[in-house]
Amino acid sequence: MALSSTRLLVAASGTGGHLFPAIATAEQLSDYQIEWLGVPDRLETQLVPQKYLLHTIRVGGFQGRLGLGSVRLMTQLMRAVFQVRQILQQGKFQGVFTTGGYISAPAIIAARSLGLPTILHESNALPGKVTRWLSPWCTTVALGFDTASSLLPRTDSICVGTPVRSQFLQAASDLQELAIPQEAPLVVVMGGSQGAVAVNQLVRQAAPAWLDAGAWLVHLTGDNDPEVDQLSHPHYIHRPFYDNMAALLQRADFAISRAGAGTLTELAVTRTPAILIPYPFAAEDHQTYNAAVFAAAGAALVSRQSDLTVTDLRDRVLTLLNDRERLAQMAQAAGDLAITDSAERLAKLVREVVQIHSTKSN
Ligand SMILES: CC(=O)N[C@H]1[C@@H](OP(=O)(O)OP(=O)(O)OC[C@H]2O[C@@H](n3ccc(=O)[nH]c3=O)[C@H](O)[C@@H]2O)O[C@H](CO)[C@@H](O)[C@@H]1O
Repeated sequence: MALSSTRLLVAASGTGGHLFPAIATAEQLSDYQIEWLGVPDRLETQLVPQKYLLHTIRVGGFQGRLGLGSVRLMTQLMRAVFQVRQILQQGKFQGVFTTGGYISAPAIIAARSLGLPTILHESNALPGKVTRWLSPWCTTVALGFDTASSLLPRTDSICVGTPVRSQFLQAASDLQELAIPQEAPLVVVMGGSQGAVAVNQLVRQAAPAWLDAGAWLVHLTGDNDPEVDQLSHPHYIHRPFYDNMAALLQRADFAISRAGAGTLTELAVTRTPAILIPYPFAAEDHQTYNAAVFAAAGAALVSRQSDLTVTDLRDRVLTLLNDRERLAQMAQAAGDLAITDSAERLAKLVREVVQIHSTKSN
């Protein structure tokens, strides 16, 4: 495809949940000249530089209380806005696309101050603080979950779903490297892009009963778990992180997972039923709101971490492993939540907004 002269700054940083949807959207804009805005020490420094020029700035988040810390953050934010303005002006960018989180605050403010259009994508059912505060300053707000629109009353928003990596939209590649027998039931345990130590501990205690019943377990532990080697069984595979998630989730009979928006979108696209354990310390408990959408649709069972005992988890999984009909219904319900062309829809929105703005300003 011929390269257009349109220059877009993508502001996405931190976790897989913010980066993967932004990368999937950027891939749909392959004719655009895209550069990236992130912070120096997060996942974007591993994922982005192979494809896009990465600009980094320092920016943090408000935890709600006013005090010396927030004065420091305000100063940092003002410095960050100044830096982003410079990047936008020097790079002659025509618009900003952001997936929320801390990095989006200076990006939205700087773009607005220069009269540039901003497209914000919010993947969570409970929009984050930056989205709630700054969405009226964006040209368009795109949502992963329709339910979020009622929480953004001053904003024109449109639900487009959340983009998934292109691997999820291709025919499943095989999982031969994991050597799981074809007929064996497979449970995948995942804790978001960083892993979930508390879930890992519960799972390691409950898992022997599932493994002895013939199930296989792929456990994505994250790289902060000091006890990863405590469980060993011929059917038990653990990895700190796994790349081929599309094939793994397509093969899985069900997943035990946190309830980040990225993971939930992938579970829907791969029609994977789940037991969801929302991360209890997520900002404003937003994972509970995400999980509630899946529970209401019949696609997942939800347990609060504080209420979930090893025995509950063990029995819940054993029951599901023996109830193929229930799993099939849940898989269908998960699939009904999927918006598979989300990246295309979002990229189209970006094009429309940038185009309208360029026409107006010419
Ligand atoms: C702890 C926290 O606050 N997490 C938030 C963070 O996402 P966070 O990155 O923690 O979680 P998400 O579920 O959104 O995304 C995880 C991503 O990592 C991928 N993955 C995971 C493990 C692995 O081994 N390999 C792999 O590729 C998953 O397939 C998924 O694409 O931002 C999301 C979007 O705002 C929020 O909904 C989450 O609540």
